[in-house]
Amino acid sequence: MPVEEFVAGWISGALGLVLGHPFDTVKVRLQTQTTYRGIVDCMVKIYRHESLLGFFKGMSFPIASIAVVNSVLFGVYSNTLLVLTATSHQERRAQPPSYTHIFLAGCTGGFLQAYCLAPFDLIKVRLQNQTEPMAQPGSPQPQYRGPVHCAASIFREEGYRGLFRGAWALMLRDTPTMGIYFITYEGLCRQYTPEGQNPSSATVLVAGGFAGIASWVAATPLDVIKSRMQMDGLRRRVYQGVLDCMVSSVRQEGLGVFFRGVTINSARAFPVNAVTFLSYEYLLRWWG
Ligand SMILES: C[N+](C)(C)CCCC[C@H](N)C(=O)O
Repeated sequence: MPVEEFVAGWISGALGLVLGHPFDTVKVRLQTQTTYRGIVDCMVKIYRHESLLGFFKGMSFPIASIAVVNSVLFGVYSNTLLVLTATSHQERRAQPPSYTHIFLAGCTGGFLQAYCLAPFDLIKVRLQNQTEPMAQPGSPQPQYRGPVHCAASIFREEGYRGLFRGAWALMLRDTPTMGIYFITYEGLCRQYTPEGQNPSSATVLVAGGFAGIASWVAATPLDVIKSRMQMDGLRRRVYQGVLDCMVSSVRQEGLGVFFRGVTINSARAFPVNAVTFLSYEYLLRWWG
């Protein structure tokens, strides 16, 4: 099994993640805190009170897990295409796979990476939702002291299955939308590249960026549900399952609830996925 795709997926995911983390911090704060008036207000306040470093809070754990998550996504995607079309990465420019095959390979990659992502994503969301100020003598301690403590507490209180809370919603979110991700990327690359040639860097950047936006717009409704399922059970269980969570969220907040954070998510998705695809393509060409 070609391993280059796994390694390229890992490195490119890490580069994209560092670039996108400031946007992620703004997204999470807007979704969970009511003190900010909007995106710009939030950015200005973080910069004033916490300096540039404030935008990079909580990045270490995602960095550690992206190695597994993104290498599974890109590795499974590419190797599924190899099984479906019997072409390797190098041969695919000359013999482009059909969009059906690209979609199926994307869905397979999305499904399997969601399984690896679930516990890391749960911990990230739980930590991001802690609004207590950083430890000051005498102030109340946050429930979780850090990623390891968070994982250990969930495991102690709810067992192995507790670490997979919200995993179903995550799988439902990522399986079809990773198909959309790769179809958009390939479609745009083909549109702007003469037959048989490699896409230019500008094409890869733009196609990657729009692939990120298209898949995140489609993923946002289930992203909201996923985050709610992950926060459920912290004190007592509110939702019986994914469907129940959807129904009661819409009943209480209207259909608009499905598009919470879509603007900042899209603003984040463009640079993150432009860089992810550019480095992925270049690493593979370089090793090719
Ligand atoms: C499928 N879904 C839309 C959820 C994600 C697609 C892009 C994944 C990328 N690592 C990022 O963080 O943007």
